Formats: sequence, structure tokens, C-alpha cells
Amino acid sequence: MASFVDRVTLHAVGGDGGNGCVSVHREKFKPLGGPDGGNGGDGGAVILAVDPQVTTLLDYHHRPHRSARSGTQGKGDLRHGKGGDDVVLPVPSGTVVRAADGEILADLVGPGETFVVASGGRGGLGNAALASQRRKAPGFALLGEPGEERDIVLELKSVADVALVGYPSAGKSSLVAAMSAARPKIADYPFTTLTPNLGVVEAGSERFTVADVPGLIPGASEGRGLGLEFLRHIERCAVIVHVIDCATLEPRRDPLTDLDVILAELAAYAPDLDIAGGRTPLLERPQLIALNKIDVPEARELAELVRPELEERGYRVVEISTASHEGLRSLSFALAELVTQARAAEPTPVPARAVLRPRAIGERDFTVTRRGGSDGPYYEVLGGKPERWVRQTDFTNDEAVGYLADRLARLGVEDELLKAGAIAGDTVVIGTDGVVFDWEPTMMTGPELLAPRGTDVRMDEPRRRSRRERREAFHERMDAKSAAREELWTDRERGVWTDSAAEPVDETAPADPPDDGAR
Ligand SMILES: Nc1nc2c(ncn2[C@@H]2O[C@H](COP(=O)(O)OP(=O)(O)OP(=O)(O)O)[C@@H](O)[C@H]2O)c(=O)[nH]1
Ligand SMILES: [Mg+2]
Repeated sequence: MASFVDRVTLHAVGGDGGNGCVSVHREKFKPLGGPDGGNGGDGGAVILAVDPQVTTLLDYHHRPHRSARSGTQGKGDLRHGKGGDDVVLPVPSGTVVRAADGEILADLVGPGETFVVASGGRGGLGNAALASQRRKAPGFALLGEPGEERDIVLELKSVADVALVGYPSAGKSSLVAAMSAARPKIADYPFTTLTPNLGVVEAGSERFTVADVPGLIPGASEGRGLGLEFLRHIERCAVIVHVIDCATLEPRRDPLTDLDVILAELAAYAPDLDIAGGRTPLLERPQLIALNKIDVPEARELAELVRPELEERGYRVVEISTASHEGLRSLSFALAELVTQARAAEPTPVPARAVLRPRAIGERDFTVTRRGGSDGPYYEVLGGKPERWVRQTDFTNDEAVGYLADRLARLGVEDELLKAGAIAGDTVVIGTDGVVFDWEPTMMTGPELLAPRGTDVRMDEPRRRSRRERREAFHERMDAKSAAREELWTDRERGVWTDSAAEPVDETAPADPPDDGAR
């Protein structure tokens, strides 16, 4: 028996970005040729795309690891690296993408819908691209970033207007085959159908899709007989048709009990409320009963027997035979009517798309947090740019490390570190992967540490004091001087004379702190 697959875990890895190149132009009689290292190519991404031709996730069950190619390195003479090609994985419409923890990342409904599972790393800039007025010949290049790596769960929830539900072998697949051009597998053993078969039905001017859900058995809502997997497919269908086998010879089964069993299962199943079309409880959707196999005489008798009772319960009942095609016409017109009503009630029964979470962290922002570690406090810097820049840095190259420091300072990371209370020598961790630094502020002199970057207390003109203030200061100095002198004389009289007392107060002390070579 083929394995039942409409839920798979996919491991996707984006391609790495190629490294930038460090190179200097060489030409005869041109000694200073300038930098000409090319950029690395970007890595390819792994992308899911809805493809109407694809109906199952079976491929990903067989090959769950998918990765895109890396970009190549830049080369001298301004040759840029080649980008890695994206890997586009076709998935059926109705594929729900979840993170490993179950959170819904995307709901892919309708052709052309895409979702980037793992983006490729950016290529690093070569030294030509890093050259600027200030830095004419960079002796370094940026590293390519590693590609993103992500595990996701793909789940197929079929998208159709009508879902056919019922016991195994009730004739659901036969009905799809009889009403549409679809040719599903039909056999007289239970669970022939493992993934839904989709067919397009035309009734007059109406067109709608019908899906046969794999057979349901008692306990399906608790997971018996893969029931939960099967029930999932009904979530998005607007109309439900109960296909009931009137010719079954199994003991303890008759149309009425069969219906009750299935209804109980549908009632017990609580669908996801966060996907497209999953908002109405299953049993509140329009339903119709198809009593099947009336080409068998006993079945026709039974159908006629139970029909009034079902109608009494409020159901619309159609007697059909997928073998003789009896009743199929009236069934498809009845369905067309229900589908039209459902579409009118909810203008978009299947919303084109619901990507429920926008992509990752904002690029501009970063945070600096002081944390207590086992060996003393450290400062954690998180944010798209700082983390990316660290990944791009070749730490064996001092110039590259200096460039990183400049970039971080320009972004304001140093200011924030100062504000958070960091001092030189403190441990700074950038990114969740934890690249650890002993922080050395780019300028190490005193005043800069006391004031934010770009402001230097030494540059601040001291305020010119008012005449009164100056006079007061003068008097203060004079008072101090005479007091000191008096003290000196009294000390002399007592016969104590010390060198230090000889210089009581330095009158010439400037108002500003002395420039004692702090630079
Ligand atoms: N006589 C008769 N046999 C039918 C009719 N419809 C289906 N069958 C038979 O019933 C058996 C089961 O049919 P399927 O269409 O595979 O049933 P199913 O409901 O899709 O079954 P699962 O996929 O196992 O859930 C097959 O042997 C069919 O030939 C009918 O109208 N009359
Ligand atoms: Mg079937």
C-alpha cells in the first residue's frame, strides 16, 4: 500500500553567498592600478510555488532535504561571481506551510502563489566596491553570507467547492470519475484513495470542483484510520456531500447509521480556524445526501425506504448510481445550486492568499541589552544589520575588522553601548549565534567616553562668565590668598614651615581642565 502523504517535513537550505575578492589592477607602466576585486554572487533561495499540475506532497516525502546552489566568488579584474540558481519546489494548491513549532507561515492557495522557505546568502562586496574617497585601496573584501536554513512542515488541505465524504468503498472516487474528467483509482477494498482526487464538474453554465476525501470510519476524528489526515481536506470545502453505500453487505451498517457515524466524526473535528475557508464549523455548511449504487436492486429498495426519513431530517436526498449514471445529472445541478449560494454568501470562498506573518526582523533596528552571564555581565547586540555585518567580516584581516567597527559606530551601536553602560574591555556579543568581542571603543581617549559620539566636551566653548561672577571669583581668590598667607605666618610663628604650605593656592589655575596630554 502506498504511503499516505500529505504532511511532510522539509529541510531547506539556501545557497551561501560567494566571497568578495581582494585584487589590485596590474598593468605595465601603471604602478597604482587601483582595486579591482569583484563581488561574490548571491546564493540561491529555496522557494515553494503552487503548481496546478501537482496534487501531492509525495516528492518531498521521498526527498525531504532541498538546497539551493551557492554563489561563486568574485575575481580580479572586476569579475563578479555568478549567483546560485533558486530552487523552485512545486506544491499543490492548498498547501499550508508551518514552522517546526506549528505556527502557520503561509497558506498557499491558487496558482502562482510562492513562499520563500530559505533565502540565499548575499554575496560579499569585493574591494573595488568597498573603495571610497577616504579608503582608496581597501586591502579587504566582505565574506559572502551563509544561506538561511529552515525546517518547515507542509500540509495539504485540498481546495474544492464540494467534498465527498463517506465510508470507505461507498463509491466516492467512482462519483468523481463519473461526474468529471478525473480518473482516480477505484477498487473494491477500503482506503483505495489515500490523497483526495480533484475533479472539475460542469452543470449548465456552472463550473465547480469536487474532491473525494479518503474514506472515514468511526473514530476518525480521534485519528483512527488516518482520519485526522482525511478530515483536514474537508476544511476548505464549501459544500459537503454524504455518499452512502446502499449495497453494503457489512453487518451493523445501513444508510442511517452510516450517516450518523460520519456526522459524529465531522462534529468532533475542530478545524484550524486560521486558514482560508476554515472558519465555519463543518456541520454548519450546506450538505446533501447521495444514496449510491441504486443499480443494485436491493440497494434501490433500501434507498427508497430510507429516503423519507432523511428528508424528514431536513436533508436534500438524491439517489444515484455511478455505474449506470442514473441520478448524476440531478445531483450535479443540485450541487451547482448549493455552490452558487455558498459563493454568494461568502464572495471569496477560497481567499487568494493569506500569508499570515510578514518576514523577519526589521533591518534598520537593533537592540543593545545588558545581561548577566555566569562570568560577569555582557552586552548583547541584536539586529539585522549588525548581525549581517559580522557574518560578512573576515576576522583574520585587521582592515576588515576595522571596517566592521566603523560600520557599527556609524549605525549607532557604540552610542547605545555607552548608554547601556559598557566600558572598554567589556564583553559584547553580537547576534544570537554569539560572536563575542572585547569591546574597544574606536576612540579610546577620556572625553569621548563621557559624551556621546560626535560630541567632545573639550570642543565645547566654556561660557564666558558675567562681570559679577568674575568679580566674585576674584574676591574669592584674594580671600583665599590672604587666608593662606595668614596661615603661613602663624605656622612660621609656631616654627613649622613646610614646603607644601609655601604654595597655598594656585591663583593662575585656569577654569578649564588642563590639557594634560589626554589625547
Ligand atoms: N454496483 C455499483 N458499484 C459501485 C458503484 N459505485 C462504486 N461502486 C464500486 O464500489 C467499490 C468502491 O468504489 P470506490 O469509488 O473506490 O469507493 P471509495 O468511496 O472511493 O472508497 P475509498 O477510496 O476506499 O474510500 C468499487 O468496486 C466500485 O466499482 C455503483 O454505483 N454501483
Ligand atoms: Mg476512493
